[in-house]
Amino acid sequence: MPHYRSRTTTHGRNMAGARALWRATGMTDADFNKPIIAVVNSFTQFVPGHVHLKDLGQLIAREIEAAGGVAKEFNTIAIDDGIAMGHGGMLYSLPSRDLIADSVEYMANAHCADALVCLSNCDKITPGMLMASLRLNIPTVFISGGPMEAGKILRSDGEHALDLIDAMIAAANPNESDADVAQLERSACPTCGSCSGMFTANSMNCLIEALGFGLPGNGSLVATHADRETLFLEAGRLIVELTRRYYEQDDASILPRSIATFAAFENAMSLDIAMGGSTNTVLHLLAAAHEAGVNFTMTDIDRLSRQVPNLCKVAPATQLYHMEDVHRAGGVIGILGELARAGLLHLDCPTVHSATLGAALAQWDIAGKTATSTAQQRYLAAPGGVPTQVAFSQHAQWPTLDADRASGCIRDLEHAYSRDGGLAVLFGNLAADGCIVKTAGVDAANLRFSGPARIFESQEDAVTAILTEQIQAGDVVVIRYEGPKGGPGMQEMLYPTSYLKSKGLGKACALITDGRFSGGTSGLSIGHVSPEAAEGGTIGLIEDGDRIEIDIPARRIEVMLNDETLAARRDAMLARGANAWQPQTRQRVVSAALQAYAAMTTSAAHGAVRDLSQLR
Ligand SMILES: CC[C@H](C)C(=O)C(=O)O
Ligand SMILES: [Mg+2]
Repeated sequence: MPHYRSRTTTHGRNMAGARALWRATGMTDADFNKPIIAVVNSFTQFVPGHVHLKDLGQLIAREIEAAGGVAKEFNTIAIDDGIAMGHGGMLYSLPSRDLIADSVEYMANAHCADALVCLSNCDKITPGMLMASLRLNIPTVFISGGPMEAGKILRSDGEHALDLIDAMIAAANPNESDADVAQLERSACPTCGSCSGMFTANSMNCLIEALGFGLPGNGSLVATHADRETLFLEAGRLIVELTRRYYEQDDASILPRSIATFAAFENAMSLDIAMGGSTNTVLHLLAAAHEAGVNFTMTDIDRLSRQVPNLCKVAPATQLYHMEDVHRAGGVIGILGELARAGLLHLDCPTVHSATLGAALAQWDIAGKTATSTAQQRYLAAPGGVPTQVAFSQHAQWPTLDADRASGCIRDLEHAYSRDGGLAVLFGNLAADGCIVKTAGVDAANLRFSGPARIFESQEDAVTAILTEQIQAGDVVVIRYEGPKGGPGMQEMLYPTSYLKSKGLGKACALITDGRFSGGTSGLSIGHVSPEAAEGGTIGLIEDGDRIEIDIPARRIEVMLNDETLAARRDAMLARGANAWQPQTRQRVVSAALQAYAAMTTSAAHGAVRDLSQLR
């Protein structure tokens, strides 16, 4: 029978000092025999996905206490990628994931917490907390802050939904007036919550449901809806139940590593491919699997990408649907239900809320035959259409659910948007360890593409070239030395991909990088090239004018140079000595904090996880 970790500091004469300090936090004699559950909040006023969380940690805490636990809340940092990008701030985004994971480990182990409730939302916070929960392997439940409502704008042909990406693209389009851009800016992000498309934050919060750590609706029920409060209260009660099952009934089946098995990672990746999720999920699932000790790799992702169809299109892959529409169609469970009916899901995986995923589908899949009335009710939660930063502040309901699997938001296998999933892994001499493209956002005419390389050794140089019209239709823009180590920090390239669209080149050019893309990117944008240039990858040897060939159906990406030429270029690079595998002209100040990150990180094909062997 496992001992409560918290007993280390709450029991024994030698811990009188610790108990004195616990008492000063408000604990009483009775509390010292209860589980101590960490409420890991990520409130901040810097991020709309977190601005409404300030008091929600205490909402969960009161529910934990009512269920017989002791709740102790602490906060992690939270970076807003959309504010951090387009300047040096984006260097900090991916490194913040590992900082969040470490900070949860530090707090949970320093104070011997027995369990976690992770209150996350935006891009790096959910993966950082997921990594920590798998590293610590103590009972954990996730609850996210919830998606933002889609923006709405009235045009001559009626009302249109919009989001952050629309404002970014319009701003760089010289044909858009300042007034039009200002109107989009004021309409694109109407409420608290994570940006309303299938961007990274929503992708990860959906994957949390598929992995089995979040309650039904976690990824799709908008932040403003009153029904979301139910999820928070349920999370508070559930974590006490799980904690007792483990420490008092020796039930290890509810531990994170018992839930996040190889099969669960396959389920999560299948969901991501089916819904055209952000490519960042690949990076974060690889990192989470690493923490869990699960051998889940790019090869597994490649295999799944060839099996799983695209069953749900959401912005930016379409402007017809945002997260609120996915919810109306049954949310993550709705997509998982179609994967299950297609025989593409492991139904025996345990979850924190149901004995198996199959049992959860039986109860919550609105397209199934046994969905409960609670499920039907939960997925009717709709956007309120009123700008607000207040959680649970509206009660709007859709008139009906969208259970139309033939032409609605979520499709069944027979009516899939495409038989090929929304993601592909490419290999070739340009990416020996692989690279990623979100095919859900690639125009059918561009599935095969070739053209001359245009080399840039920083995101900002590429942006300048695009905006000053130095890039022509047919070019392959290559941005290198922007990987985890080379950037450092593996910047998201949303600005260059958006500006290609602004210049009318979104379907006429390709963009390849050892950096990554935000979930807002679509088009022929290929990222995560591994090994990255800073680790000696071939992307570091390409020169302007080299012909690049991309063949998504064949899963190939090649620079059309023979082995002798590549070998000669590699020799010339090595002859640079200490200057080898470094950008030659870039002027970038990299802080000591980021240099420390660069010294330990690895390429995207490994999830950009820390590898201390590099320091020995
Ligand atoms: C819209 C872009 C979003 C802010 C992001 O950074 C992501 O999805 O990764
Ligand atoms: Mg992002």
